[in-house]
Amino acid sequence: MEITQQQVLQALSNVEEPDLKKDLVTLNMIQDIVIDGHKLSFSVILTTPACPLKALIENACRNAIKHFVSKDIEVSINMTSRVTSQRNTGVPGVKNIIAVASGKGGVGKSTVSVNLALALAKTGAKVGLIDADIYGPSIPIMFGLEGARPMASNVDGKTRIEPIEKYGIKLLSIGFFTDPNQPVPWRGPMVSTAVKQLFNDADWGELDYLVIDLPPGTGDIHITVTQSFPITGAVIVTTPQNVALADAKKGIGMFMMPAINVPILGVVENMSYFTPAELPDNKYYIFGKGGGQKLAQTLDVPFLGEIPLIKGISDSGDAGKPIVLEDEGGMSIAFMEMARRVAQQVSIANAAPPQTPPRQGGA
Ligand SMILES: Nc1ncnc2c1ncn2[C@@H]1O[C@H](COP(=O)(O)OP(=O)(O)OP(=O)(O)O)[C@@H](O)[C@H]1O
Repeated sequence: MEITQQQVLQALSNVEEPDLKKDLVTLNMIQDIVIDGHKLSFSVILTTPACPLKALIENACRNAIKHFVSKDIEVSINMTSRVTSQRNTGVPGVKNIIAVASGKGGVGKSTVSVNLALALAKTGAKVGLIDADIYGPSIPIMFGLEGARPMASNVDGKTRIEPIEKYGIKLLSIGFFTDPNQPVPWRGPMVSTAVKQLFNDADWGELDYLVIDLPPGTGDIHITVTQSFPITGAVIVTTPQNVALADAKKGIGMFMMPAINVPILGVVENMSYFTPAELPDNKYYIFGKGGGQKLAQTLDVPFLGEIPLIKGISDSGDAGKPIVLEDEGGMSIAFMEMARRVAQQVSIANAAPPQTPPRQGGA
């Protein structure tokens, strides 16, 4: 008996996207159905190439076809993606802005930002990175780009800064425009103008995710960025010590304030445990255990993962080649998993009804 497109869609309407809590057909995620005798092929359009549930969804589709259509059908599924976006980010071509923040300095916010951006790119997403840490821009060092100066180009009669491309992502740092040996006495309005220029005056092209490394704490730059650009969500980085957790709580509180109202994508606990290179399976919780997870639970926000304290993470950042560029295994696993969870939370935030009318971007 010849199978029909209708039967296939009917079968797949029994498969729920676990995060978005709706079936794949309602979500318009099934496309390109081709039926050729006993062969069936179709595409599943996920909301991110970094989807941690890719294998699970593919399996559920196969089972649904076998169960509801026929056991004997040969099924070929093309798992692909189109990153979703809910708001107009105010930056042309940019679908989602992810802010990375911390309550305290030195907890590894830049390390997390850089490895998050590179991990998302590794899954196939188009990614940009802005280093808005005006007081200690570290991204030029972490990418081996000290002394680099972005070029200017002319786009539609306007002068644009060309982000520097390295390791498959586009990046701009406030550090590209300052002399590292000259302390710059930034005043509030200067800071705001400089940071806005990194968004507005750059030719970012098409991006799925633009990751922003914010300065530690809560200050002018946070206000400027959150008021000027509708942020998809914020990732809060902490370490396990009580002092860091208390400051992370304040950081989360700032994003949740009604006037700011940026969704919290979750908490990342960095330096969670020490693992010596010669004993890779041993974990020593030297700063305490489970604090980040508890904080996430208390504030009812997702926990995005634990990143170990490993000398290689620090060495690779200093050497200008972040750890996530290493092989799939070993030390980059924790960052890859964290990035998948962040992408998952972005997709969930994009599927939720908007909390506030989109703010005007940019000017
Ligand atoms: N998981 C880790 N394992 C080992 N070293 C780490 C880890 N995370 C960060 N570091 C190191 O700790 C130092 C501070 O990290 P980083 O610059 O990312 O912190 P930060 O929170 O952005 O700091 P700041 O607030 O000063 O901008 C760096 O030398 C970095 O290499």
